[in-house]
Amino acid sequence: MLQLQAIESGYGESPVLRNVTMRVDQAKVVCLIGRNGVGKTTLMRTLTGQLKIRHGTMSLDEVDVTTWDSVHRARSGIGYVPQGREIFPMLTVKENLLLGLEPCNPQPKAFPEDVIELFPVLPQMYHRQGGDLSGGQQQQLAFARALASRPKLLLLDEPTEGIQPSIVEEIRNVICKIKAQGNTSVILVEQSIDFVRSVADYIYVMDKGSIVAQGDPEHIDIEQFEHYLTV
Ligand SMILES: Nc1ncnc2c1ncn2[C@@H]1O[C@H](COP(=O)(O)OP(=O)(O)OP(=O)(O)O)[C@@H](O)[C@H]1O
Repeated sequence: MLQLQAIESGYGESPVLRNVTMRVDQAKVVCLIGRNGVGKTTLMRTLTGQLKIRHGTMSLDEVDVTTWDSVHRARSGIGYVPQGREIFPMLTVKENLLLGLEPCNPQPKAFPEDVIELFPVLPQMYHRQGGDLSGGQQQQLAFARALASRPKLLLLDEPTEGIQPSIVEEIRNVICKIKAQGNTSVILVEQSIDFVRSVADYIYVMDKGSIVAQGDPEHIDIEQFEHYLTV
């Protein structure tokens, strides 16, 4: 459903991503791993349209979206949970959630029940300010907000970073449920090899802005992959 062909992008003059070619199939979970600073978040920002694709092509469901801006990418079905979550701290949980409906056309009047059921902790907190939630609760809020528009492709940038184990487990369960529903593909940036192994259908390893290894979790040499995660 997603095809990237020889992508280059970056900030200012200097390219960060070089010759990135990737594929994500329908309803699959693809994990992107690599040590800090290799370009994983830059790839997420390039997929959302926040950064321009300087060379190469990107297609979503066979449609060439290479030159589309972030608004059109979101409307075309790309959802994003950024690293750091980007919850609006002064808005309530409910207001934060409703912002997730922005890409929908027409706009639904209420937040989708089936999405909120995936995160039972949130309805109890509807009237609290986003900034008052714990890191784990904010992560669940950001996740639910991104699912509100029913994305075809969901980008998760290190959703388990700094999160307590019980909430990591909930996040894992939600990813598995999304996968089982069969409507949404996921690109997951993740540092924990154990987490990756438990959810991934396919793994890409990034180093210095390029894809340096790839494979499905059953057949890869995990030690070789771990080598790319050690500093
Ligand atoms: N806003 C920016 N302006 C200029 N350079 C940036 C910017 N954001 C990131 N970079 C640089 O781009 C390179 C890739 O950074 P990126 O955040 O994509 O890596 P990452 O693999 O996601 O790392 P991490 O796991 O630490 O988030 C780094 O050299 C970083 O310093």
